[in-house]
Amino acid sequence: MKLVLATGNKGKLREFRQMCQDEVVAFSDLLGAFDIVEDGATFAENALIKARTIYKKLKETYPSGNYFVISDDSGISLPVLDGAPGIYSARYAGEGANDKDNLYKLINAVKAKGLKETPAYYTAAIAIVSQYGEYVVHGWMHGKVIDKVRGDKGFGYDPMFIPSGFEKTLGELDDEVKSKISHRGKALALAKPIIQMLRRKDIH
Ligand SMILES: O=c1nc[nH]c2c1ncn2[C@H]1C[C@H](O)[C@@H](COP(=O)(O)OP(=O)(O)OP(=O)(O)O)O1
Ligand SMILES: [Mg+2]
Repeated sequence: MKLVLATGNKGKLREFRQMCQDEVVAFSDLLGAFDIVEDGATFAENALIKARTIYKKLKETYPSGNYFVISDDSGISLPVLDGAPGIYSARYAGEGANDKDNLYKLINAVKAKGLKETPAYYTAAIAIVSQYGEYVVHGWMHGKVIDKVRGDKGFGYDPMFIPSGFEKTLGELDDEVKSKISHRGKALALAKPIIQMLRRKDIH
């Protein structure tokens, strides 16, 4: 059974590949790249929208293929901004905004509050869609954001985010360290037994 990842985000793909023993295929390798409208009201809804869209397209394109689809919808929330950017993290600086645009918009929003740092947390919802059903799990990572960029590892808002218990930003920490503590790593730890269960069902 093929594990297909319903994401166009290279940083997520890199982290999933590092965290999964199984081979992970990017949906674009099977279907070509395209955008999915993420108009859900929650991380969970958006994760399901992405996984269902790719599952449906795969069924149409490869009717006899054996696969299940995993998606990730995630974002960063600042209590001082009433939870923004939250589910809008990818388009915080507008439709078509890139990681850098969003990062600097958030730095400016922190500065505009007269703050040098402020609590923040990441949320990830991982959805699994398969012939045996649909599942959603969540993970969180708490910490703080600072008013500047430090390091160039990770992706997205990582260069301004310092996880609780650390002095460095995720821009300065390796993927292996991030995966052990991250929202995505925690959600994937919950998804793994579901993936194993689906594989067992598939054999029997
Ligand atoms: O670990 C992370 N480290 C840094 N930034 C992160 C992380 N996790 C989510 N983020 C930010 C990036 C993006 O601004 C938004 C996710 O938006 P989200 O729609 O889930 O992903 P996306 O559009 O980049 O790829 P896709 O929807 O194809 O999976 O939150
Ligand atoms: Mg997206």
